[in-house]
Amino acid sequence: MAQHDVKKQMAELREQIEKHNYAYYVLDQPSISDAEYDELMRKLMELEEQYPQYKTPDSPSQRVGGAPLEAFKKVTHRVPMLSLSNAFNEGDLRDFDRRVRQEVGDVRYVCELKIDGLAVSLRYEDGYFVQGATRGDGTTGEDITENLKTIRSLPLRLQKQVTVEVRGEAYMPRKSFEKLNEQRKMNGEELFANPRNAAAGSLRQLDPKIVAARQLDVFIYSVVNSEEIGLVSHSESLRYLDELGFKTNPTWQVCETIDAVLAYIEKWHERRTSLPYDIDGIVIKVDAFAQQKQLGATAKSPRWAIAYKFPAEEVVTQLVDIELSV
Ligand SMILES: CC(C)(CNC(=O)c1ccc(Oc2ccccc2)cc1)c1ccc2c(N)nc(N)nc2n1
Repeated sequence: MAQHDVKKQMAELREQIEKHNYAYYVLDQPSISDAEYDELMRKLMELEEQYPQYKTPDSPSQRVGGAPLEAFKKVTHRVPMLSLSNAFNEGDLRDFDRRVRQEVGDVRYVCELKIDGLAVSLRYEDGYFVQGATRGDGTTGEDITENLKTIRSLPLRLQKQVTVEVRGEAYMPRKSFEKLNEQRKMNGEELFANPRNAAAGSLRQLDPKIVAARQLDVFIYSVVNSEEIGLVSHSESLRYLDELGFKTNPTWQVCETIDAVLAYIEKWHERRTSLPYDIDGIVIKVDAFAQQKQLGATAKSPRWAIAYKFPAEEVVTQLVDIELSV
């Protein structure tokens, strides 16, 4: 087959595979059978073997490429990864709302689930995934690019050729956590206490092949250089993330009043056990970037956002679980 046609055929295979990846891992709507998917992957990898000059960094074959690392490189975040201050009850939330309104007047909030995973920062250049890092101390994190590439819902190439830095939460779905602990129990290995620890432990693995087997996932929740891109609000940046092909959490909601925020919290506190992943609270953010700027940030956390933490589960139920499981 002529060289030109091979290059074209490989580009088409990459396109098709990533389209099916998106449908399966981002939209949760499989578009072909596993057998057909595997056949496309086999064909692409065969052609990449024969014509390595046509292999590209965004090829799905590169997701589990890397050899085990000796150690993780350090990464300095150009924009610090801040943490959220906490609210534990309705009074804390009303105090937050009162302070915000005193400073910026009428305000709209965006409420989001607080996924119980670990914060990651992802950099893309001209639409290509170039680097991923942990939060670390907020200024310096660890380069876990190779490990993040194994997360199927993380796009290796965006739908637009933009240079963007995004933040999100890597996590382990509860089903994957239960399966992993069953395997570890069979192998007489120490069990992970919860999905958050399992996700953190998995992303700290130096061998990407082990990470790939852990079935991690990620929700993206903010664009760091949003104003540079011309976005004016947090809700607009969430829609922009969807357009780029990221997996965002679809439960976010604009709330015009703190009572609407409290209703959202009540709703998701009740529904949390029906979610396929753990959440440890709700994040409330001022929507308009102009108002976020007015409120600013302390060295540690933004003054325009707060995390409402769900009360810890009654210990009694957990003890019963442990007694039953031994
Ligand atoms: C709001 C922010 C703290 C991210 N934002 C930032 O990290 C951040 C960082 C510098 C910013 O601006 C600065 C730029 C330069 C210097 C100082 C601040 C603004 C936001 C955050 C943290 C954790 C979250 C979580 N677990 N779940 C959801 N759903 N959202 C979350 N959002």
